Amino acid sequence: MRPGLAIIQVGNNPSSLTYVRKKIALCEENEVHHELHHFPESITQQEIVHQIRTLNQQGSIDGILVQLPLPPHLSRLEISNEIKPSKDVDCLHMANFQNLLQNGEDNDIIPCTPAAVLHILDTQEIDVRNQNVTVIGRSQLVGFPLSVLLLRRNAKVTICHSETTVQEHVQKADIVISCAGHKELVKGEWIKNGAKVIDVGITRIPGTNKIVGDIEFQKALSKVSFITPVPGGVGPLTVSMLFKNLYRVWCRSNGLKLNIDEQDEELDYAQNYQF
Ligand SMILES: Nc1nc(=O)c2c([nH]1)NC[C@@H]1CN(c3ccc(C(=O)N[C@@H](CCC(=O)O)C(=O)O)cc3)C=[N+]21
Repeated sequence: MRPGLAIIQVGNNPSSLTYVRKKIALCEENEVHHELHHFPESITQQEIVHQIRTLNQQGSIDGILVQLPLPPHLSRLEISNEIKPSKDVDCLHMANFQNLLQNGEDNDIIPCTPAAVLHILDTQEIDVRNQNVTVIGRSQLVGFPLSVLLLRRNAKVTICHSETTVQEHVQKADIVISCAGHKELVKGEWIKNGAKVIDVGITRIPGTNKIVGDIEFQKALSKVSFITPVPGGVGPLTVSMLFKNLYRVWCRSNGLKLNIDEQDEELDYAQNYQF
């Protein structure tokens, strides 16, 4: 049976509309069974929970993804914990998140964006061991788990957030990973010569369909030895990682042994990024 992905989307956040469209396009390209459950902003907590419980029971669905952010009247925590852990392709469920903290990269599922960043570090042969790595942002889906994974790779991790001054921590960083979603928060002149920079942030410019990252890209170019662009950097790779996770949970639910080579081939399909 084909892998099946269910996406739950609430409201019409313009970014979510774009991301969901991309995920569905990739499902179609790769012949992945998919269902989009798109609800109006007014949906109640109970209705979402009911939908998740139905999907938890549904044999044709291997992975369930709740597109974030959710409107403020819904409890993300409670909703996340309704997802059957074996179908949780984003590592949102408390039990999966706890396992991630315990097992690091040996965990079954690594959330998609941190997995994309680790993939970039690996393919670019960037060794974080004993390096000053400054992570900007501490979200549950990105900054926080990523920082833990880097720590387990023996990086010296500094986590910046809304209550931190960023400049001094960027200045000392060998590697900067910015996941804030604040347009050009990191000034090119702050970056150490030869540093490596991964830009995870995405900000939409109102009234256009343009997006920009957290880093002053043009100014950073003369300083860095490596930088990922926005668009065309971490974003598309995040979607590839979703499919990697879906493939994993599908193998597990069908009692198949995971074939990593095959998995990497699957991933090649989806890789439309270029640095
Ligand atoms: N439960 C959940 N899981 C997620 O994985 C998740 C989420 N919620 N909420 C939002 C973030 C963000 N995210 C992206 C997906 C694709 C691009 C992507 O394809 N970006 C393109 C262009 C996109 C555009 O044109 O807007 C690029 O950067 O080049 C970016 C970001 C997944 N997220």
